[in-house]
Amino acid sequence: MEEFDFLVIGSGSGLDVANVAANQGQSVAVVEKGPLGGTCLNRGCIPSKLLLYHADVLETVERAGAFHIDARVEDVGFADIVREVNEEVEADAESIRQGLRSSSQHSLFEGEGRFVDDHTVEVVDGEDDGARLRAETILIAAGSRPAIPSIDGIDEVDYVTSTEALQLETPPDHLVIVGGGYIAAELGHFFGTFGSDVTIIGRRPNLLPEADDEVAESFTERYADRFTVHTGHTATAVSESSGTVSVEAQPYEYGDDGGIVDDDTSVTVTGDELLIAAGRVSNADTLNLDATGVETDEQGFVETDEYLRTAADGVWALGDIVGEYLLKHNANHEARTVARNIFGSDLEPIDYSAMPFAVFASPEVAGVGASESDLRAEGRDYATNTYRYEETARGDAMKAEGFVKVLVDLDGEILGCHIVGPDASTLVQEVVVAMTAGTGTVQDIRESIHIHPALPEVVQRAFSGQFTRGGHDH
Ligand SMILES: Cc1cc2nc3c(=O)[nH]c(=O)nc-3n(C[C@H](O)[C@H](O)[C@H](O)COP(=O)(O)OP(=O)(O)OC[C@H]3O[C@@H](n4cnc5c(N)ncnc54)[C@H](O)[C@@H]3O)c2cc1C
Repeated sequence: MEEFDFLVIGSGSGLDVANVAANQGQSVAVVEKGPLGGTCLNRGCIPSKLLLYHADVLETVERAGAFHIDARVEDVGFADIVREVNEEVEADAESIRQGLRSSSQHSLFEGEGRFVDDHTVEVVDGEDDGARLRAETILIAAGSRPAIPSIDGIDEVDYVTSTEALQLETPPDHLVIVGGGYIAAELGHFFGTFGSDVTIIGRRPNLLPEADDEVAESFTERYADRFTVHTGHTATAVSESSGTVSVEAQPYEYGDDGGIVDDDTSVTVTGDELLIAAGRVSNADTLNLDATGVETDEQGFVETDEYLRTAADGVWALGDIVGEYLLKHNANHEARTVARNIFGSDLEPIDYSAMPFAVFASPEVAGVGASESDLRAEGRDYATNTYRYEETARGDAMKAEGFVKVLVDLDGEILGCHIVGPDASTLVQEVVVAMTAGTGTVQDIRESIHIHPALPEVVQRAFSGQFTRGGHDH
């Protein structure tokens, strides 16, 4: 048995807390069963956004004609793009591994960590198989993995999840995607830009369930101009014969009383590659939590209090495995809170009030705070205003399409902001800052000087115009 002050299971954002422990002079054990750096680095944000930027470049060339510039794409080195991205990611993971192996403060244990009791973890199935580790403070940061829905025939067909999709060396001729969230939308955009026919099947009325309805609807309409979109459908059966995969999808009514609708609008889609991107499940089931006092909810996510303590004394949790927001910036935010709470003098509750998200597809989407349907469901009084990119000088220069939608309460407090259009992920950031560090009211944005004629003017104008109570149609 080896004794440590601090032990973390999972080397994604959990590593940030491990580094704080090490800086405080604690002995630190890191248990990791996969490549170092977690999902974001190895099979999530980083490779996906590196790949997607190539799609942005290609799209820019293809749009050049709209600016009277005759540009043609002569050749695309798709395999080179994928190889370069994956090599970069592998090198980064290996550099983290070497850093931990050579650190005097950290001890890296490679293999799957499983609890023996609240403060003991054994390592199995890896280089350090058989190690038994004990620590007073343990952090569970073991993340999530792709969910595989129970579709008839799914075990008999070849399919990829986002993990393998990021490594495909040629774009499929016809990619069929089951799932309508941001990972599905981004990967569809990536392969579609490089020439794949894309069909996407999503249960909800629109793609991007995380977005405000109006934004999601606009995104879905524009996505449908490029690809085949079957929203309001659920995949019920898959089969494969001689390299062709076939997906049957039934109409689906989303909501509490929802389910498969028995009418004649079912569809059958065939393609040469099937991507399952239908959400993520917690990795808590790999940890033998039954041996501990740690509790999970009915979906398998680890339960914590507002300080991110689990029900077992001295055991903390963060990131995807907690299931609050399955986003890297959330895991990083939770890591800062956990580090303060473990190593600081006072306990600080986690603050999720201004959690942004972004979808790096075309068009780009981003948002923060409540959506209009959230506010309606809460029965809250609110006012809304929208401003279009095309109505600003920079948006006009860019021949941009899209809008910024703002939701405020009747005293002008910012409740939400939702954007569809170029650079949405950058534009939303000033609203996050206003909600977090400013007064959190429309004045923060309206009265800050915005560079003219730069794109953030579209945000400022959305906050400056005449607000309409309770919403209106566009
Ligand atoms: C395709 C894709 C694109 C994404 N894009 C974005 C994006 O653009 N922006 C964004 O904010 N988020 C994005 N995400 C989400 C983001 O990757 C995750 O929210 C983030 O990585 C979660 O961090 P974490 O530290 O909680 O878990 P992880 O990074 O998943 O780390 C958990 C680690 O624990 C290890 N592990 C699991 N079980 C055990 C065990 N029993 N023993 C030992 N080790 C174990 C895993 O191998 C993993 O390395 C994306 C995800 C995917 C899949």
